[in-house]
Amino acid sequence: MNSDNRGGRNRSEQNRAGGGPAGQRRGGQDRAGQDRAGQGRGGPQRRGGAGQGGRRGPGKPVRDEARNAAYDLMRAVDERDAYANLLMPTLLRQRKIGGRDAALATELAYGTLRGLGTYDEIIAMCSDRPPEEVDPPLLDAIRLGVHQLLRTRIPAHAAVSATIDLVRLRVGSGPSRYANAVLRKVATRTMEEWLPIVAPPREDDPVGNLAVSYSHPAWIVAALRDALGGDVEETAALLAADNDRPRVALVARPGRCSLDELVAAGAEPAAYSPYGAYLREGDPGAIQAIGEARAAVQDEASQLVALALTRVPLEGDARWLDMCAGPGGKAGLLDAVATQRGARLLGADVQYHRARLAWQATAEAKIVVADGTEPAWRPGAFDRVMLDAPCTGLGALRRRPEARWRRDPRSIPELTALQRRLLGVALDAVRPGGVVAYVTCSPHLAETRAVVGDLTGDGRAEILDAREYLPEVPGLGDGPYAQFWPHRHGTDAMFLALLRRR
Ligand SMILES: C[S@@+](CC[C@H](N)C(=O)[O-])C[C@H]1O[C@@H](n2cnc3c(N)ncnc32)[C@H](O)[C@@H]1O
Repeated sequence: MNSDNRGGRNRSEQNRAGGGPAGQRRGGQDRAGQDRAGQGRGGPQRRGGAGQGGRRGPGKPVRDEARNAAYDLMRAVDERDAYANLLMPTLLRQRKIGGRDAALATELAYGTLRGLGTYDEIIAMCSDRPPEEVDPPLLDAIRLGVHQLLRTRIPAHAAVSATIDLVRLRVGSGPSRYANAVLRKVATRTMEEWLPIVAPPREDDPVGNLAVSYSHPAWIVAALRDALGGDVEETAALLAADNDRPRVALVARPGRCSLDELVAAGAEPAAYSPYGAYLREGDPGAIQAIGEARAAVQDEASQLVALALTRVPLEGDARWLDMCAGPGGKAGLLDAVATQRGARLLGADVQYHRARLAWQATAEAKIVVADGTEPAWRPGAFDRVMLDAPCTGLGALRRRPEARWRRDPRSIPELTALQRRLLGVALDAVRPGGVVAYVTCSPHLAETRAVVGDLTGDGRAEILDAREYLPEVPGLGDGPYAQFWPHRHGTDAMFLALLRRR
């Protein structure tokens, strides 16, 4: 791809397998036990009023646009693997839903998708059949109701009656009786009262407890806990951070946009990245510098791992490679820094449309569609190589509300094999004395330390202390790697290893 048209390039494209909610283990509670009758242990029944509000008369159900949109989004996620954060804006625009209704629809859909692991455990306690035996359209409507009851300030009677109307309109009046019965039982307790009932005690089963309490698949909880050195309380803080919507992080590409320009557009300077800023509100696409690809939306850790690669001192520094460049977040920043230094970036991605996005994100770089495992370049041709490897993405779960239920632990052997092959090629691509950054947006030990350990065991490369190149960032771990965390840094959980070729 050449650099014609680059400035004004069109930038508009910007199974619950593996222990998903239906498959998660509950903590030794008897589903058929006393809770079904609404007599379980727990505190006062502060939500008792919902029972009254939940009984709908025979009148016509009311169509609520926000709840219908939230419901349709959940069905699209379930039925056709839609990405919630991509589909929601389209859905709202098509239906001309704006303002508070749009905010409500988004909160209900995203909150329910995130929380449904916990909600299914509660539904199981309040139903005569397990969630996996409930018709998925009905189950999604009930989950939306549970979210409103237990995680929003919507009055219980309104949450129940709106859900029953939704079920009557979208599923049928027969199922609405079942939904009503379940929701009335759910409404008898607050979330704080439900959790000790549905989650196993943390002392007996820390992973099971955290999985239910923070609505994550158990295998992900175990992997994150291992990456945090077994610290259960810190794992809880991480899972809580995963349940928060991330702030919108921006990067001002150096030499093309100043931080002041982003601040003038309403952003606040970031804590660590010298080029980073956070947008508290508003549409980042409306910022002129972003429309012109001089700035971009980019996680702060993603900026910092790219900057760390540029900070390692080198003698002779002209040729840089980004082996997995699409959609171009890191390539956009590397290209800007390379241009300032008189170096030249080559970006590659195996997928055409992602290579095209990298091309749109850069101004001077050459971008090619190429499979990194079959290199289109000579060995030893580069001074700096970025390998931002394909991975499970366990460090970016907060970005997509449904992502945690889509990840599959069975993908790990295949991914780690690819990561090893790509890292081998990266080490071949860099000249002796040159440096490789191995990056994943996953902290999973099999994708991070294990891969680097295997590829450096033969002494081919020296592992640098990556933290030394990020002196402004505390809490990156014991080294020699740098590990970012959402709960510590407010960023994705990015992993960085810096390797100098011997
Ligand atoms: C984690 S993403 C890279 C993100 C990118 N560096 C950024 O900052 O925007 C991984 C990329 O690797 C690409 N990829 C996967 N297998 C590849 C291969 N064998 N060769 C080159 N690229 C590959 C994917 O298409 C994907 O775009």
